[in-house]
Amino acid sequence: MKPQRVDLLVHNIGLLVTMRGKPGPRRGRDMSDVGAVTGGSVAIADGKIVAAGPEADVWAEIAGLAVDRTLDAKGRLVTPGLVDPHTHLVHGGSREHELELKLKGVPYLEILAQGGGILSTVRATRAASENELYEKAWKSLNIMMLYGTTTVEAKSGYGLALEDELKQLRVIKRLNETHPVDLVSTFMGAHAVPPEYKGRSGEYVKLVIDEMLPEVKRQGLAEFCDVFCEHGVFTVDESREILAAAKELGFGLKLHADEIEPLGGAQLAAELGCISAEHLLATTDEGLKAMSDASVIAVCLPATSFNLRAKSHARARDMIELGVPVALSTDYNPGSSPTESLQLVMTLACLHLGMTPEEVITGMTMNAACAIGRGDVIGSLEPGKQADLVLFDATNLAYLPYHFGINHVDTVIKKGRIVVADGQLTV
Ligand SMILES: N=CN[C@@H](CCC(=O)O)C(=O)O
Ligand SMILES: [Zn+2]
Repeated sequence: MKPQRVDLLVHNIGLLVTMRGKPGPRRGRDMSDVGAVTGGSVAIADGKIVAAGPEADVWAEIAGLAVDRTLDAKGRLVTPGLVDPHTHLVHGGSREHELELKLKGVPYLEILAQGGGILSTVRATRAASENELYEKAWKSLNIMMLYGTTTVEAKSGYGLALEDELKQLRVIKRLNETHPVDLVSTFMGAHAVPPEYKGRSGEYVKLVIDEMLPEVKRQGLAEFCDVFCEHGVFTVDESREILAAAKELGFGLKLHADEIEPLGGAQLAAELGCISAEHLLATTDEGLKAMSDASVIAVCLPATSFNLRAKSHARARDMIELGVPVALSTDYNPGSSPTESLQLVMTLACLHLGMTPEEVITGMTMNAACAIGRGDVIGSLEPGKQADLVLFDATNLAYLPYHFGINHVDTVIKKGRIVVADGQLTV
């Protein structure tokens, strides 16, 4: 139904990246088609897009409607709000004390095996109160929003005991209810084997399946279930068991797959019909083909491979060539990727993954939205979609990854409301 008035008209946009096109994740050459319009406008009413496109077309579309407020974009670049589809947002503490070990060359999985890494954050998260976790994550969400992110997926997985997992998930729910950024919640009780189950991973898997998953479902605290399938963490068989149980309960599925060892996580994600598989640094050609055939979205995390000083990075070019839809994310967490900035990820995706600026923006908007089941609501600027958009102090897409390490955001609009103006929070 056509609205009676326009709440906000953003005009004088230098380059408008609409991402309009076929619904669903973009693959292959389609990842380069960002629906760019020079000299555009966006009309917004009731938090949704009324029209987005060339200025004259938008004016024609809203002819006769009263316009409450206008915003002069002053020739800036406008894109859909950025979507971060893989984060470990809610956690206690930080891990800068592990930097020295890392510099000495101690591998990530070795630090974990010694009781550090993820397990160090488990101790800090268990010790933190719900309010402490909420306040810490709130600050990170503010940073994300200042950097142009308007929707974030957030995982549990630093509790590794029913009550502590529920505590993290309740924080995610409360943040979603109170912060302007939208959150999508994932249960990741199988992120590591907790110390009290050391050497008894089978029993812990049973606990996840018999107690945690049903209770998380009963309380409606998560939409997706994720597992860290990795050498020394959860095997392919254990991951299959957990995800099959989650599927049975109606969770959407995700998998941390082939991050360090090529265990066959990508094939498992394809077999189970996961919406996405994450990391994929070590995935084989067979794994990528299986993902392509099963339309599993690859969520690449170049800030993680950068920060872990990985010798190689996810093969985004091969993925695109093989028709795997690629999304990009910060993987924000206190260990392998302590950054909230998707703009840093833009630079790393270009330089380390060989993606073009157009593929990168597709990976952080439409494909990222699809990776968290929100492709019909966000990810593009098309009539009827949520009015989440970012005005960058830039005139073209390539400028963002090119001029790296700083924040280019001028304005962020979330559900039609200006939440960042002149690079500052307004809420
Ligand atoms: N690799 C597994 N899990 C996280 C890291 C968690 C951590 O180190 O605290 C990741 O996706 O990178
Ligand atoms: Zn992760």
